Amino acid sequence: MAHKLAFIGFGGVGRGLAHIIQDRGHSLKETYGTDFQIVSISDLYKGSLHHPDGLDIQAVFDSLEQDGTLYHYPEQDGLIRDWDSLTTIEQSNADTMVEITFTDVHTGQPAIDHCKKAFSAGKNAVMTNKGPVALAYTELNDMAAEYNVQFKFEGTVMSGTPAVRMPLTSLAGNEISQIRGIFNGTTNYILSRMESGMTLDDALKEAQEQGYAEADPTSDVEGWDVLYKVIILANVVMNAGLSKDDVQCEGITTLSPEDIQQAASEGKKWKLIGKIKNDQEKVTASVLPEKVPQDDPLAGISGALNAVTYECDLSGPVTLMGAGAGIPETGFALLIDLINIERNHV
Ligand SMILES: NC(=O)C1=CN([C@@H]2O[C@H](COP(=O)(O)OP(=O)(O)OC[C@H]3O[C@@H](n4cnc5c(N)ncnc54)[C@H](OP(=O)(O)O)[C@@H]3O)[C@@H](O)[C@H]2O)C=CC1
Ligand SMILES: N[C@@H](CC=O)C(=O)O
Repeated sequence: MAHKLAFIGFGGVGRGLAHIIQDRGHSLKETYGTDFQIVSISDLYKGSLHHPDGLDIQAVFDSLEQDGTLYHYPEQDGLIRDWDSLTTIEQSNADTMVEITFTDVHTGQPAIDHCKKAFSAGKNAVMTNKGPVALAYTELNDMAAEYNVQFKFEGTVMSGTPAVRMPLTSLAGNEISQIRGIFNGTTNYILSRMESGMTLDDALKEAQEQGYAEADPTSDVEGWDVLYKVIILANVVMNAGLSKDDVQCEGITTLSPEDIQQAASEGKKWKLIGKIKNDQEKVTASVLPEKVPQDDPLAGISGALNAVTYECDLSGPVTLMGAGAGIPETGFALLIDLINIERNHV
């Protein structure tokens, strides 16, 4: 039976997942027995579509090609247009809501309400939107359990690189005393480009063109995106119960081209580092630019790559490196959550 999906938001990441389902649907079915079908798309500007038997993904892309909206999708029996997000979540026959609207760094809304609506309607929720997980993890996790549905969010930290699932599964049984890493593709890309003499603004434009940046890139450059990711890791992996105000946060806007060149002349690199420490008594966290020496493993992480080291008592330190942002990479993060729902895995 098809696993039906409702997309809430249809920007870069949503289109990335739609392309994967279109291109790989057949092989996913053959290899894993999973048959993902998009029945609903609801987007603020582009409009909304719902068909209980599934939307034609190519016709969706053809419509977007015409003028960036879904209004040119062909009429057919049973097609419903213009449901808003909450109506879509409630009325759609989807099994799973895919929450891929903007991350709101102040309230996490309306995505938190989208999750609550999905759970109370008996639907799973998968997302790359960091707001609900950073600001309402415990409440939403409890609610998902109460309604016997799944709540998955691998792509909220390091896009398609398994920074959340790996410590929960492959590193289970260790005591993790520290998590330290580079968690934002946009700022790491900017810092790398500034090392070659580019200005912050020009480098940010390039990062936006690649689809790495947040809709409001202030979140990236002021460190708020990393703040959210640090809270997610602290609360999901270390069960720390941290909130925004518990974390010292500074971005990269205070770094001048001279600072970058000065660090280079000392054989060092500026990196925006997220750090979580568990000293048994309490968990503390910070997001700060650090001038790291060449022999720090994080010094070699360039462009939109990210990396994280988990300090584990039994296995020793384990470092994971991979994409921190990007459209196919983040689309993949949603896919692996969906595959794990089908397999009934974490
Ligand atoms: N891009 C990346 O590399 C990564 C992104 N993320 C996260 O994934 C999410 C999606 O990212 P991305 O696709 O790049 O972002 P985009 O800005 O490209 O897309 C977001 C989409 O959500 C739509 N939207 C916003 N609010 C609503 C709403 N209330 N109801 C319906 N639709 C809404 C927007 O509508 P419109 O613009 O049409 O008005 C837009 O199409 C974000 O939360 C981001 O933080 C996480 C990891 C990596
Ligand atoms: N804007 C973010 C996207 C992924 O979370 C980044 O650049 O890392």
